[in-house]
Amino acid sequence: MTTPHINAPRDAFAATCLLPGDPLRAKFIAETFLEDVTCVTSVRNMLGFTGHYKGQPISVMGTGMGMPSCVLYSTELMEFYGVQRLVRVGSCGAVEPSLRLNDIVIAHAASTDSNMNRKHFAGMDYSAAASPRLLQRVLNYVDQQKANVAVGQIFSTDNFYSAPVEQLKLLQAMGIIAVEMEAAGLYAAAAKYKAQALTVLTVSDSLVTDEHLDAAAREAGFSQMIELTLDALVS
Ligand SMILES: O=P(O)(O)O[C@H]1O[C@H](CO)[C@@H](O)[C@H]1O
Ligand SMILES: O=c1cc[nH]c(=O)[nH]1
Repeated sequence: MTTPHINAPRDAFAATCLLPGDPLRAKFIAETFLEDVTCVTSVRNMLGFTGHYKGQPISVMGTGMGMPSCVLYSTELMEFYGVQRLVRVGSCGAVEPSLRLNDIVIAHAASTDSNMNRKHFAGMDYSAAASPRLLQRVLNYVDQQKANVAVGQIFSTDNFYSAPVEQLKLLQAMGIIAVEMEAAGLYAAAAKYKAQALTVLTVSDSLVTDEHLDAAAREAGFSQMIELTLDALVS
């Protein structure tokens, strides 16, 4: 069986799947961290892989950028491939002034300027939150390792280029620590399928200081976040 966007056999994915936005980050993760890896899908070059990490089956698949793309792939993974734990491993822009490039952020909840979740919730505002058990598992591991991780609310935007100074001040005033483009949609989609979802991010840009990592670093420079996430998932 295949779907319109995934050309993998039905049993091709593990129950746990990492979801980077960048399909080349998915390839990097598969080649760097997984053993016995197979590329299971490549429709539109949205690469997906399944292998093992420390003996446990794990998949990793790109989602593309933005909620429509991320929700499309995560829906097919849950509905047709039985994926039950979806962990976005993405990049983000720092809103919280104390965050530095390459810092790790875990999103316990995601506000959004997107209308997507309202469409699935009769026009009401859905509270897009990480799965408590998955969040707890990863935070327990983070605490155990004494890893330097910021946990907070993020903002999932439809518009990468929509950060005027007034909006930055508003986000800061509301306690939001970082901006990205998928988590709010992923959290709502996972809730619909009774799956678990979490978002772990690495700061690639600072909206405060105007510092930026380059594309190569965003593709293959997030090893600390990936390793921490994988270790937490198999712990
Ligand atoms: O690096 P990824 O995981 O794609 O995440 C972030 O980067 C993209 C924008 O450059 C958006 O998808 C945003 O959420
Ligand atoms: O959505 C994003 C992702 C990375 N950096 C940003 O500034 N925004």
